[in-house]
Amino acid sequence: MNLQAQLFGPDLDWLSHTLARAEHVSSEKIVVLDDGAGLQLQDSGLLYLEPPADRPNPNNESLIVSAGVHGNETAPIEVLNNLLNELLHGKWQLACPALFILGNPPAMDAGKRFLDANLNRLFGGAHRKPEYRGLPEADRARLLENACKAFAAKHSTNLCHYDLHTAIRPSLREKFALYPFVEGRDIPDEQVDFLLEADVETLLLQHREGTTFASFSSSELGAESFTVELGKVRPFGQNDLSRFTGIANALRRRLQGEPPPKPDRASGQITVFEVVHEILNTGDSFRFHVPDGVANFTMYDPGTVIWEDDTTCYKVGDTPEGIVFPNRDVPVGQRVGLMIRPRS
Ligand SMILES: O=C(O)CCC(=O)N[C@@H](CCC(=O)O)C(=O)O
Ligand SMILES: [Zn+2]
Repeated sequence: MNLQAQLFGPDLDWLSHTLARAEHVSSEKIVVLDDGAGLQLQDSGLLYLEPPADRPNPNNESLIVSAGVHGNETAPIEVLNNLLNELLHGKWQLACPALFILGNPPAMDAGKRFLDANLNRLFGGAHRKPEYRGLPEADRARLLENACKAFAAKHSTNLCHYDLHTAIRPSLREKFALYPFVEGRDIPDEQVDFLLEADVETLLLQHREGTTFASFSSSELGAESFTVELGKVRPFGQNDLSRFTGIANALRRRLQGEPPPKPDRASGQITVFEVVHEILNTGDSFRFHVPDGVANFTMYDPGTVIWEDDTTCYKVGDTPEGIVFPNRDVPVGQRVGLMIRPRS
């Protein structure tokens, strides 16, 4: 039986297996590739990869790569699945330990952002809140946290986490990364070089800790973590994967332990924004004045009213501010958008 069949069953690859068996599966079985690398399907959409013990890890690092935390953001899922297929077919060899994650298999199967609760708001222990008790997404957040903790306990040196997404709205800056807020932490130049290598030319610095997957791995595991937005949400089969070769090539290079290429753009060439305000749905009287369909990074002049309710009116401050992730269709208490400005 070939390796793919040993891991996923006849005629299935990781993605088709995850879609077909979106419910819990787990296995202690480690499938060993011809070159000695080991793969363990720890749960549906959760794959642990370990190089042979005697192979050098030249970049001395461990990688968590996740996609499908939002089930309808399909292009990064296809990118990750294709990287795995290449590995299984011997196209390259693994040099560093890695955890590959397809975040929300039932939502992927349904073609939806989420089923009961937004998985990317349930990390950092938020899944324990009473309102989420018993929801599959809360269980999934706990399971993914535990898997990442176990991975980090075993492979703590230079742990990095790239959580790959695509955006609902068009974007004036197609690819951008969000850097979770951790007190006193600044982004290392080599991470900026990696983002540029992946064709990600815009960086957005969060202003406070959140409950996203990247925020969890950054705060609790000490990882260098990013949410990476790579384009626009499209259903399976409708992605132009030629627009995602930057991230695919950059990740493959890291997984193989190859040295970083000589950067053709210096770290200083990334455009950096900072979050100045997080817009939350405050309830019945909340009114959001950004029209549906406005592109990410659309800028507003000082004084423009962005949202208001019966007690608050948020206006753009003294310098222009932009909107990222405008989405009025979220539950009370959740994020309707981020107001951003160029880093001062
Ligand atoms: O396009 C949108 O409105 C959402 C795209 C998306 O899923 N973005 C992430 C960003 C996470 C972060 O703030 O780091 C999300 O909303 O979960
Ligand atoms: Zn997303």
